[in-house]
Amino acid sequence: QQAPSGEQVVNALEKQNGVTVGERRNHIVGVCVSGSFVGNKDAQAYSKSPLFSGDSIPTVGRMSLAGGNPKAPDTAKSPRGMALEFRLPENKIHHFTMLNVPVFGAATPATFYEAVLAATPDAATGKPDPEKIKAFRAGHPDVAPLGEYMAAHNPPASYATSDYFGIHTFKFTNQKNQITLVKWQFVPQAGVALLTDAEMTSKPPRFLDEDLMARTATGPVKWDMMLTIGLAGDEELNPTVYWPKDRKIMKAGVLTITKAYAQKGADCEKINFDPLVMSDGVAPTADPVLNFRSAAYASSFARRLTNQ
Ligand code: HEM
Repeated sequence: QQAPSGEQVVNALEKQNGVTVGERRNHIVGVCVSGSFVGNKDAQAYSKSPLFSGDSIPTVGRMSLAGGNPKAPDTAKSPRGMALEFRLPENKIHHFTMLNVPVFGAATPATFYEAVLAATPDAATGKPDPEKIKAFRAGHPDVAPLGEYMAAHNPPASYATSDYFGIHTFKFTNQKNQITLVKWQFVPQAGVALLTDAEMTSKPPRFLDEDLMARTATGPVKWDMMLTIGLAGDEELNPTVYWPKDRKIMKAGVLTITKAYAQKGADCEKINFDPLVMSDGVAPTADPVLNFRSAAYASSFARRLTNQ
């Protein structure tokens, strides 16, 4: 399988979903949020990043529906996104761009690309060809772990009642230059609540943004950042693989969202939440999906900024 370019993947997303001028080619539906993050100093044992200084870090973010279809309903059985930009001292920034699923649906950019091609509506019928989708799945066993997770979990009842996962493995470096493999997850203090099967059909097509605006109007919405400490040899290249369940988990901080507001013209709209934007003390692994994301996001960002 030859790796596609970022431009090719964004072209394919445009073919699948059409183009909405000035908007994201993936995760098109979303809402801005702002608040702060306070890291747990105990995490400094693993990372020298200013994220874990213990000081309050101003944070701008965006909650979203996966996919490039502007009409996809808030009940769609697709992942939800949480993108965060931490505004660190000395004008440094750090991004976490996460989904509400623990594994990704592709071990390589090629699988993602072929998934988009297979799901693209056929010119004759206006619908994706089920045979193509079947053939794609049969040829790409790496889509199965996410498929199984999605089949077992309805979408969240609220952005505030969902957990969000970093999915990829990252490398933390501490002051002594010791490197540790980690994964992280944001766990809602409100508890996880998913839509019931009945709500999946009874809910209006848009409720997630208003729900978060209403919740934050009455008080802050919080998540605990939980850090999983890996061991040498734990999977670091393939984001479709779960780590063993017995790894040490520690609380690495608290995210507090105090405001949710429409994205049009607001601060989160013009941010490219490139997941490779990181502070010293956190680094990417060689996971090909993680590294590919930068090129795809840059292509989508360039198009929407230039009113394409
Ligand atoms: C080959 C894999 C992937 C491709 C090609 C891809 C592509 C994209 C693109 C083109 C955007 C829109 C960027 C923009 O216009 O600013 C986007 C947004 C997003 N992606 Fe990915 N993505 C991939 C994997 C992932 C993974 C593994 C995660 C989570 C761990 C993720 C989470 C998100 C989120 C949360 C957003 C919305 C960011 C925002 O609100 O601006 N994506 N993706």
